[in-house]
Amino acid sequence: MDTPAIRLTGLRKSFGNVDAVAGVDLEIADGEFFSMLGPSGSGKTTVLRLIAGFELPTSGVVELAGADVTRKAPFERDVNTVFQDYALFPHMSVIDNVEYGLKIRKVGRRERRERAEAALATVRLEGYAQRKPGQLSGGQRQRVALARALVNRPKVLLLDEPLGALDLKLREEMQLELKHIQRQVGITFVFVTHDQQEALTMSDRIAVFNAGRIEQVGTPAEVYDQPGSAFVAGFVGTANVLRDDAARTVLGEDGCFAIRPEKIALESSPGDGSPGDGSPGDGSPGDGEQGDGLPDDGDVTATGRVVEAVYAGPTTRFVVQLDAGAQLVALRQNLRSSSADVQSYRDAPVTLRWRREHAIRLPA
Ligand SMILES: Nc1ncnc2c1ncn2[C@@H]1O[C@H](COP(=O)(O)OP(=O)(O)OP(=O)(O)O)[C@@H](O)[C@H]1O
Repeated sequence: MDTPAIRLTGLRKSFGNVDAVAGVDLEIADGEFFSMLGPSGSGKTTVLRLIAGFELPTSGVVELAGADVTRKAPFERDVNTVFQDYALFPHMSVIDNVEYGLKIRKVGRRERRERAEAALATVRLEGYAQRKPGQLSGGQRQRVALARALVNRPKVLLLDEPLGALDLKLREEMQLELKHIQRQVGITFVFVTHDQQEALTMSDRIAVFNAGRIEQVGTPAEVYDQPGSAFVAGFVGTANVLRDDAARTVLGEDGCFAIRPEKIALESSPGDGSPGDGSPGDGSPGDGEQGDGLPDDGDVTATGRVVEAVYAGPTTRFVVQLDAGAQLVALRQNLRSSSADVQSYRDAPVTLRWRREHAIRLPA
């Protein structure tokens, strides 16, 4: 990596006896969309505040573009922060809100206006310059907050759960838009979220936080397909974790393994009263919705009974009690079946099948 936009070395922050950040080493490249993902209280916001300079670390070093800024005040750092609550001035118009930072920095009136208008165009709010924040929707307010940060042309933009206050639909729209804007402006984005789907959708790389430490850093595909720990496997997406006796009986191997529900095909056990007649399109397992094209060689199979079948529109989630003891969750795409088919699976005997390499070995 060239000189990283951000380098954190041995970063620690304690509040009394709480170790909010318990030793973080991290490099974020210039122009990256980098997400910090983790459960509530895992230290993500504190790391962001340490980068911004709102907190001083108990120990460790914060570097921006190769310069040690650990002891520098927030305004001496080339970063801007966008908060979840937007922090807009309610009595000021949209354009005045966006210009505010430039005014403080004594940028001339004309340049101020030009840059603020350009920033509003970037977030697609050209027609809203004279409105007050109270006359905007949540998503529009979020965009004003973004424009207000972008207008300063910072090297790094820190975003603390910026979409947290939006409803799901708007949130998904803004995810795509934020990613688009980041590509367009080429600024390094550091994005804090506890929403794994959001992190997977938007990021070049993700750091998964747990109890003040980073458990894993990687691209979305790396973190999802090769989780480095049971925690990561369980937090990023859903995972079946098999360990000890369960791993031995089901997989015939010692150790700890994760299998993603969507990697498990569900097939009916023939001639035992299982649902569907196996004819194509009846929605029954084995009708090719999942699992066809899988060679039998190298597959692992396990028999059991469906204890729960939950129809969720595009997918159905099955919980299967294996004869060998463990429970596994399998996720099926509803290519042809409907909710009516799903009912017939309750308590039905089934065979689960997955490729051996989809049981990912985790560190013990
Ligand atoms: N100013 C503070 N004083 C005392 N404890 C704090 C302070 N700020 C954070 N903490 C504690 O540090 C830990 C990490 O908090 P932090 O806000 O960084 O977590 P987070 O991962 O961002 O969580 P969330 O997703 O809920 O915002 C928590 O246990 C929190 O209670």
